[in-house]
Amino acid sequence: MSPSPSPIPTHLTGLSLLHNPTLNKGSAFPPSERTRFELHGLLPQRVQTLEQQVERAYQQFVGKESDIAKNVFLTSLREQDEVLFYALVLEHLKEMFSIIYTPTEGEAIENYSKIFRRPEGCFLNIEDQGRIETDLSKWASPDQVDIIVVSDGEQILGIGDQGVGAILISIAKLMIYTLCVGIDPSRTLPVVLDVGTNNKDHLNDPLYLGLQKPRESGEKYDVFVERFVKAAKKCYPNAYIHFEDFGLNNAKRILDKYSPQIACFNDDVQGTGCVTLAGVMAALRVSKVPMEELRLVAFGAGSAGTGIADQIKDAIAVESGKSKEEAAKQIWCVDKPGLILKSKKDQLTPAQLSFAREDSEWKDKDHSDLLSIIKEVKPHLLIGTSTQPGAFTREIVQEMASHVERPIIFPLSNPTRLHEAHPKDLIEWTDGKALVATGSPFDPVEYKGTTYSISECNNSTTFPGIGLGVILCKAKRVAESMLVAAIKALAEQAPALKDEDGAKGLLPDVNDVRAVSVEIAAAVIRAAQKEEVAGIGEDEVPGDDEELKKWIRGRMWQARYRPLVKAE
Ligand SMILES: NC(=O)C1=CN([C@@H]2O[C@H](COP(=O)(O)OP(=O)(O)OC[C@H]3O[C@@H](n4cnc5c(N)ncnc54)[C@H](O)[C@@H]3O)[C@@H](O)[C@H]2O)C=CC1
Ligand SMILES: CC(=O)C(=O)O
Ligand SMILES: [Mg+2]
Repeated sequence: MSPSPSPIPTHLTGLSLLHNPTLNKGSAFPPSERTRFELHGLLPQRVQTLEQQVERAYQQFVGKESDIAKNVFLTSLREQDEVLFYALVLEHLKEMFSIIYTPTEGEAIENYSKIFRRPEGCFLNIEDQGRIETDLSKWASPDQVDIIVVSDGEQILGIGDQGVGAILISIAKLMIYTLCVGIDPSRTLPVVLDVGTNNKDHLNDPLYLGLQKPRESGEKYDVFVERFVKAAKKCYPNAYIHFEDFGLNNAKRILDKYSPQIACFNDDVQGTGCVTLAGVMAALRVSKVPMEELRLVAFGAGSAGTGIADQIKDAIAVESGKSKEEAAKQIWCVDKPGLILKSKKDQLTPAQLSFAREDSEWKDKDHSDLLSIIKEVKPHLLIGTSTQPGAFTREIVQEMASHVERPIIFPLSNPTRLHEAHPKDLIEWTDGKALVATGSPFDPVEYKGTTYSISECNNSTTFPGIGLGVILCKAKRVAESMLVAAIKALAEQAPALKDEDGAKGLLPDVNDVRAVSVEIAAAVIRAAQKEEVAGIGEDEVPGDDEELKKWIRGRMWQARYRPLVKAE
């Protein structure tokens, strides 16, 4: 049995206690606490258990007619009673994941200013830079924040610039940290950097809640980000900073600037790269293609596409002993104007440039469209991070399948409506040969008597475990070797390892995410120790690997009510 939870001291009583989502227990306040905290008369008579509350909340949830109504219901539940919210979602994780995250959260973000009820999180705006430190410091005392998720809203999922609505992606990612690895929700801080928006709908909407002017860039933007990072480290020296959904011109640039200085992570670049490489490793085992021979076409060479290409390039280099430059030659990146070529270097980001091909290689060959490129390259692996629904047509997929035994195809764009191909089509067009994983959740596909599980290849499978490891060992920065360790730990958990055909899925199911994340966190801590970036001493962490996992599990927040005591 797990030990009894320690009590929480509080000064709050009566209505103020009921209105505090961290401490509120609603109908589950026991009689002794109803007396001690002056709650009689404010609650119906009957005392209920958390399980009964979960059952009632679930009935209310299923009664909502649309997914967005379910999302709004869950948000309001979280704002009333955090323990109940997390207990409910953990009980129905698979069903509710897509409601609190992609795709439904995308709809909530687009409509943020319309569905807004109360503010949540920290809003920093570029016109008020003098206030950053004061506004950030309001949230907690310096040792009480473990993690900050921050977004500037320029490239939210695949739905582009959402301005201030980005606060909801910061909140959603933090919820996933709590659900998947038990980060205490009261020790998290969601932040939006409001630098304006170029989204015309928001610029013209009288109800829009953010800075209603075109997005700032250039020096003023960089100074703002720098001030935010400095203030965050000053206010919360132990906080790990997770960057989310920054635009193509900023995501990698900001990561490269700050990752040598502080413990930070860009989810779209690194998280997506890690989970995709783990899925690819599983697919290669099934298809029996060695990593050193892999040919990849990455369609949509933005933050996620180049982040994935980078991870795969590094893996090819390690497996084959080639230099990274040589390994990059096995990757063809395609963006709006077609194949990325060196002659276009003035229009490329540094991340794209490292994959640009020599024009001479393609002198007499068509490189303007995906089909022609697939014909020429004959890739084993096709990845979509382009936000272009239906871009992987039957012709393209069958062309690919005509050259390789098991085409590996990952349409990763989110939310669901932007997927480059539907998994059912991919399986049918290739007569069951395609090995598929997707960015958003899809139902299994039935084809010729076989059920094909479609794994969700979403950074949510990796960032929580990586974050837990970083936080627990108080890492001073996130070294490349820590990410490699995370990828290996995840790849070890692939269902495909126990299934020659790959039909059971390439990545673990969301229901297994807590157990998988403990493995990832343990691997990250060991790598941080080796790299000498762990901020806690060797003697503070168990040396034995099984004991380490027990130690990690013991530090995960649980969704259960803790006794309340009067603060002195
Ligand atoms: N499954 C996962 O874990 C993740 C999925 N994503 C998804 O990947 C997509 C892209 O996200 P980011 O890389 O952050 O955005 P981004 O804006 O940095 O990249 C998108 C890229 O696609 C290119 N593109 C647009 N139209 C195209 C076309 N017709 N042909 C070829 N390329 C085209 C754009 O020019 C851009 O370079 C989004 O849908 C996002 O939700 C992103 C991060 C994680
Ligand atoms: C999953 C994620 O981070 C994205 O789609 O942007
Ligand atoms: Mg993202």
